[in-house]
Parts: sequence; structure tokens; C-alpha cells
Amino acid sequence: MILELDCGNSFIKWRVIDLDASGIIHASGLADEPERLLEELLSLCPITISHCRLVSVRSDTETRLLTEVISGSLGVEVVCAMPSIKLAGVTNGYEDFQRLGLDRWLAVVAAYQLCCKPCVVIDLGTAVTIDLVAGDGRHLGGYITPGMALLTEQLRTHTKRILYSAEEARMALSDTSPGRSTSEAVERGCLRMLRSYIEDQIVCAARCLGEEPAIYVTGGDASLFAEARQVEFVPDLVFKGLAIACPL
Ligand SMILES: Nc1ncnc2c1ncn2[C@@H]1O[C@H](COP(=O)(O)OP(=O)(O)O)[C@@H](O)[C@H]1O
Ligand SMILES: CC(C)(COP(=O)(O)O)[C@@H](O)C(=O)NCCC(=O)O
Ligand SMILES: [K+]
Repeated sequence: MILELDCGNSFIKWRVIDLDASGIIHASGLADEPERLLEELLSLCPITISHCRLVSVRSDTETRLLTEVISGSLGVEVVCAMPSIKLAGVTNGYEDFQRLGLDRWLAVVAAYQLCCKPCVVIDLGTAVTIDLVAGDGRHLGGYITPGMALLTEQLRTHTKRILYSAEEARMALSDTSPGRSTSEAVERGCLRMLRSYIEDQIVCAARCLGEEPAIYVTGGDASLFAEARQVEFVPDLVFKGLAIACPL
């Protein structure tokens, strides 16, 4: 079995899939910290892990510690995705290719392999990233903004009277009519702002790419954009890119 890990700034997503091309998922999870991840992985017995591949946007130190803990506890070598200028027909559009977030890089590589045409990749995670790929596989670059959790957290931590619970936040997103409480005003305001931003980005991308691009959405907050126009939800887009970058 292969253990795959996507280490984002909020959550470490992991899954265990078959070694063969079936890609059957035998286990998966989401851990907020390495200690929690290890508990989940050690509880996987009797599943035996023979290979491990990982992509991380955390610091080099945290990523190294994570690979050492996984390698030490599961007895497998951890193969880490690395920056590259070209991969699977996609050319990295950053001036310094090594600075492009590896989650973004793997997501655009996977997206282009899915469609082989101009595409837009939207990852709604801690940050919201939007990347454009031309029809010939050139990554044109993209945009980074705070995600929902960061937007609302900034308001709560930088004001004195914006205070509400996680449950109130969850309830607030039942619809986007004018908020009649602090939680509704903040959560709905931030959601509408992000939705308008994403809609605008999609319109501009179609103009920039010269034809209707394929639009792929992934990330923990993707569900908040469910009613967005015709987009394709690919929750495991980064994992698809990881398999391309680190074939076994
Ligand atoms: N299990 C979860 N519990 C709470 N929030 C979650 C969960 N999964 C995803 N989210 C939401 O998605 C965001 C992070 O999604 P994710 O794509 O995992 O981020 P990253 O890749 O940046 O770690 C959180 O800020 C939160 O809004
Ligand atoms: C933009 C990101 C923080 C998004 O990470 P995430 O929200 O998935 O945790 C990550 O892609 C990153 O660290 N990028 C490096 C900077 C850049 O892409 O320009
Ligand atoms: K991510």
C-alpha cells in the first residue's frame, strides 16, 4: 500500500491507496498536527505501508521532522515532491520555479493532465490560490489571497466586538442574505467577497486564455463554492499531482 500525504498549512491530508493502478483508497484522514497524524497512521494496522510519498508547503524543518517520524514509525522511505521547471507537459510559470508552492504546482500539473487544454485551478485552503495554465501547458502564474478561515479570524482577532462561536459561524452560512447578527454579517460578508472574487477571476481567465478554460476546484473550503458556474470539483487534485511527480 502507498501512504500519500498533502501537508497544507491548516491540515495534513493523508490516504492509503493500493500499489496497483486501481487507486482504491483503503484509508484516509485529516490531521491538524503531526502527533495526531501519527496516532491515525499507527492505528492503521493491519494495513501495511510499503511506500510513502509526500507534498508539503510547511517549513523545511517541519517537513523534515514529519518525514523522519513517518519513516521511523512505519519503516518506509518517504519520497517528497520537489520543485521542477517542467513536469508532465506543464512548464512552471514562476520567475523562480522553486518559489511556487508545491501544492499549487502539483495541482496545475494534475489539472492539465486531466484536460490537456487551457485550465484554471482554484484551491480553497488556508489561502485561496488561483492558477492559470495555457493550452500548450505553460503555467502563466496565479493569485494568492486569504481563505475563509483567515479572513474571518483576522476580523475576530483585530477587533474588540466581533466575537462569536464556531457553531454560530457554521449556522451563519445557511444563506447569504444580509446578516442580522455579527456572525452572519462577518461570515456572509467574507463568503460573498470570496465568491465575487472567484467569479471575477474565472471571467478574466477565460479572456486571458482565449477560450473557455476547464475550471478545477479543490481544497477544504471548496464546498462553499458549490453553486459556482460549471466547475469541476476534484478533492484529490493535489494527490493526483503527487502521483505524477513521485511515480513508484
Ligand atoms: N476537517 C475540517 N474541519 C474544519 N475546517 C476544515 C476542515 N477541513 C477543511 N476545513 C476548512 O478548509 C480550510 C483548510 O482546508 P485545506 O484545504 O485542508 O487547507 P490547507 O491545505 O491550507 O491545509 C480550513 O481553514 C477550513 O475552513
Ligand atoms: C499559497 C500557499 C500558502 C497555499 O497553501 P495552503 O493554503 O494550501 O496551505 C502555498 O502554496 C505556499 O506556501 N506557496 C508559496 C508561495 C507561492 O506560491 O508564491
Ligand atoms: K492546500
